[in-house]
Amino acid sequence: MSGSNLARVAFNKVLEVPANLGSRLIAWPPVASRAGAAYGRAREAHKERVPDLSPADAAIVADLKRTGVHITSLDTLGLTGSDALLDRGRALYARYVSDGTRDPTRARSFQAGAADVMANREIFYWGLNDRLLDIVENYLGVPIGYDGINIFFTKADGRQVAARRWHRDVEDRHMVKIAVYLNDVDEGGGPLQVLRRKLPQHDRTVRGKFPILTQEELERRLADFRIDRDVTTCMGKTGTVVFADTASHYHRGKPATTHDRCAVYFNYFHRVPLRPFRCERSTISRAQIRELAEPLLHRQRDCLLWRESLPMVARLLPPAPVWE
Ligand SMILES: O=C(O)CCC(=O)C(=O)O
Ligand SMILES: [Fe+2]
Repeated sequence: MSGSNLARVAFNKVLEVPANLGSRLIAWPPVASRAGAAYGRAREAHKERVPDLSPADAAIVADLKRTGVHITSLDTLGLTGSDALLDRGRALYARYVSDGTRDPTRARSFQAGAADVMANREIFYWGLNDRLLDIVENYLGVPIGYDGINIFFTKADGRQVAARRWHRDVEDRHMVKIAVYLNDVDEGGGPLQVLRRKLPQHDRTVRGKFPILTQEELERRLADFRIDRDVTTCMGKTGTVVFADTASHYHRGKPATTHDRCAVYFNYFHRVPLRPFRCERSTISRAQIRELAEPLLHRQRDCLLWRESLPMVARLLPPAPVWE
């Protein structure tokens, strides 16, 4: 590891201290039970308000409940703005590929920075499509928040690091992430993989965190592990769309070995998420979020400005840094 990398890691570790504290606090039984009761009340109060779905969209929710994942495509969904999403996304991807030959930081996996997200806001806005919000709200059963996007560029270097290890997302109890592939993704192209089974004691956090596991460690914990039965490997052509509950299911981006991958992840959770200090992962600032919210209708604004629904005390801790 180079000196500047070491310094960055050390700096991020310091910035992560408040979020680590928050995670431990939320795991403390008196706090956990109060948060759990408030969540139960929110679900109860929202029961009669969840939007109706078409049979096709209801099938997505049913799959999410059954296996934690549903695979479809932009064509099948037929949402407005999908052409713009693909055009903008593919153009970014092409630029990253050509940058990679000159700029060493672009020669490995990374995610798009705030400038690229803001310059391609059509991608960001796609995630606020009413039908997507309906699907997510139905599945989560509570008012929802939209935490924006991550545009991941994954290098085919076979490395089992970051989100390419098995993990659970920790923003909330349940989440929906919608992944859209911007290139064809096969077995060696870094597909999203979602574990159908629960790990023994999967609900148990260690110092407020769920263990992060390599493939080997996962297999050691699941003695009779069988990849075909236990894991959904989400492969597909450009424009494949994956809905997954990445908070209640272990998952990873399988390390890419044969092809680089570019994918956009759209992120949703309860408007009052369990760990707000683990949210805001989309690289853009709060000021930029307000700018994006400006022209929106009520529902979309409320989803995007979810932090305004947080109780005061939950707004105090600064969010953990975005590592990659
Ligand atoms: O890159 C991937 O496919 C995994 C991403 C992931 O785990 C996440 O965004 O939570
Ligand atoms: Fe994840």
